[in-house]
Amino acid sequence: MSVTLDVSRETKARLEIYADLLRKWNPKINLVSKNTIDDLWNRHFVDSAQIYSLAPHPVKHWADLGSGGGFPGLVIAIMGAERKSPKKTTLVESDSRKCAFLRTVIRETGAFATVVNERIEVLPELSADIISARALGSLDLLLSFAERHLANNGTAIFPKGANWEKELADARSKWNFDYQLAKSKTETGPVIMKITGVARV
Ligand SMILES: C[S@@+](CC[C@H](N)C(=O)[O-])C[C@H]1O[C@@H](n2cnc3c(N)ncnc32)[C@H](O)[C@@H]1O
Repeated sequence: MSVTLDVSRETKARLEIYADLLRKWNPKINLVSKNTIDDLWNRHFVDSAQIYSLAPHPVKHWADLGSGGGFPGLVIAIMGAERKSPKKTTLVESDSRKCAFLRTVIRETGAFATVVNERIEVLPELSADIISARALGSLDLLLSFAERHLANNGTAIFPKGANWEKELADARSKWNFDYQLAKSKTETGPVIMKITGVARV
């Protein structure tokens, strides 16, 4: 499935600089699975862009947890420059080599994002309006991060794989929250969960 992105020429050019850097760095620090390199655009860029589209814009502060090679957070920061939403993006990543990569892309593209080389659990509360996290952990774990780092009335956006129904049932026994589901545009089976009102049961 190939999906085109509705972004300006400038944004597309920045995303292409990002993709070139990713191809260059990936063999050394494994930012994304090498099986996905031939389909980089769909598997990572379009996949991240759909998360951007689901947010209630305008967004002041967007925090992406466990950013790795920058998905979805760095794509969101680059797309956001056009609409000034989010105004501020924070990328949290514990691996310092991946942080060096993220900072290089930020410098080369002029993206407006801050990299925090720290573990999510020990970070002071971020009070973000949106929290995203892709491929970071179970919904239960992600909700504990959301509880800590979301501002009041904030929204968490989590893409989830084919096992999402079981994760949802497990999380329901520990957490109260409201959610909406969107189907992934890039794969059949996965969904994107949009979650508000996170509180422990
Ligand atoms: C499987 S990768 C996913 C990366 C990216 N979100 C993606 O979808 O391509 C998970 C990333 O989260 C980082 N990570 C895992 N646990 C973390 C924690 N507790 N605090 C900060 N970063 C963490 C890892 O270093 C890794 O880069």
